[in-house]
Amino acid sequence: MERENLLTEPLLSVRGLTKRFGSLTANRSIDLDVRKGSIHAILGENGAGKSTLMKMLYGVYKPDEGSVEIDGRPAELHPPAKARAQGVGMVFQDFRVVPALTVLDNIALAVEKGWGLRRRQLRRRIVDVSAKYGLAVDPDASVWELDLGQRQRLEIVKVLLMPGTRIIIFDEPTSVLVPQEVGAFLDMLRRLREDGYGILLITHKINEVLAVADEATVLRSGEIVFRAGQGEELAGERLIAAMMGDKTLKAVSRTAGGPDEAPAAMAVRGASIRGDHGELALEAFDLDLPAGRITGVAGISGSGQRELAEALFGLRPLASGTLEIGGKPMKPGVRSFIEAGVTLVSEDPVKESVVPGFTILEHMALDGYPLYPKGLGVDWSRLRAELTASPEAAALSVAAPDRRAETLSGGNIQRMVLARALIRRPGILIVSYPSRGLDIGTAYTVQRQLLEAAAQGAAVLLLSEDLDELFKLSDRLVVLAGKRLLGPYRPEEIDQAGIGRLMLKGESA
Ligand SMILES: Nc1ncnc2c1ncn2[C@@H]1O[C@H](COP(=O)(O)OP(=O)(O)OP(=O)(O)O)[C@@H](O)[C@H]1O
Repeated sequence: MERENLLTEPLLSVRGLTKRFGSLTANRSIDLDVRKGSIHAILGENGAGKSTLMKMLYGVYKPDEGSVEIDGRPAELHPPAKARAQGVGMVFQDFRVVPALTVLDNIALAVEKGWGLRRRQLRRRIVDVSAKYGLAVDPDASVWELDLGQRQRLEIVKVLLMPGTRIIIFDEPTSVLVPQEVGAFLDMLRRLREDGYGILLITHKINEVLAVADEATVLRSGEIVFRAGQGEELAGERLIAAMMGDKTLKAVSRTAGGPDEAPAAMAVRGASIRGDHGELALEAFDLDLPAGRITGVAGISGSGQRELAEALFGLRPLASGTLEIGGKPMKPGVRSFIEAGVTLVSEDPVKESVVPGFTILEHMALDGYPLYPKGLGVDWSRLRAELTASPEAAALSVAAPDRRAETLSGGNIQRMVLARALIRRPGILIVSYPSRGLDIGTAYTVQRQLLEAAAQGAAVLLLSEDLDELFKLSDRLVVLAGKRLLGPYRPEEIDQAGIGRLMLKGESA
């Protein structure tokens, strides 16, 4: 069939979908079509309502109002088993897999019931689907061994092997991929489109939308504010403007950093760090974190970033070597590191930092060590006053102090955790992947705040997968590769390609 014809045929049509959480209307009267053989991008700032909409389409939430049609016939999608039975699949950000089992077993668990396939047949189908869409996964690998990209490919294969899948929802799929994997992922989406699948793609990355989407819908505060693709041309600036409403995107750039004459707030010498299974993650490296400077850390994910961040926060002992803060040797133990002025933003705030049932205010106090200890407890009124008056919390639009954190959107949790770190005015700030999951406007705000923290004297260690971000913010860059820490390099002296070569080879360029 011609693509033009395919584009006119809605597989899934929703009209007037509304979802409320108490007094908050997370989605108001949403109309949306997903056509056969097309990619429909959903954009919007953090908390705009994208995940809520997708969860209604996948049957997790039951809409309060509105109707759904599949192939022109009324459909009920709640609960997810019904959505799946009608051909809707979803690839979540947090993968729904059993780590102890193999790829084959995970897929068997999900699809066997529908097909009663024997393992040999199932294995063949996995191999076929993997080859067809470029989704390399080893059926016999245990899931715990897989990196995030491989887990995502497993999820996609699983969704494709569910009987009857025709509509696939991807929730910020590229946020777990390293830059080198993104191109292959977008090619895979194009192949799915050629085969007639209807794709819904949530993303914060405008360039991905421009690269693959046929249509785009922008949500703001739970309502559709802009549509492009059908008639209206897809243009990046127009999409950003629709997302941001009356706010404007201000460019971020550092004023070229001076030489490293600043004293090292933290100095690491001859250090080795072990990974979770006792293997060496990083070998015999030196690292200085000068006060008032941002030290960027580049590297393919899984090159020791998490182990490095944890060791510099006292969470993980050094296997050898020394670590000094302000000239004073440190022993492992988070408490003494926090007292010495170190703060960590971990790489997965949603998983690692949110305690169900706790409010934002309580999370502010829960940072390993209370911000304002009072006797054995916490000085809540001081903390509340501080949070309400905090310019960092205001700039990041952190939600109200009494809001329970688990009801926040993913990006809003990231904002809360970043604000908490910045409010402490740490002398040494270790921040992992700060822009992950943030909308463009907020990502820029966070970047500006990191520059501001450095301008006020903080020694910042910035771990990021985004080379643009690293080059934009860092005064000096180090690279993790082959268990080694290379550098520092000045961003003026090396370009992105040079850093990329170091990341891949672990050898001097
Ligand atoms: N279970 C819930 N209970 C209460 N409020 C919720 C719940 N889930 C979402 N919300 C609220 O609904 C609004 C929309 O959230 P949603 O997760 O859909 O946003 P999003 O556009 O996906 O954001 P992000 O880009 O940060 O992931 C937010 O204000 C959020 O706090």
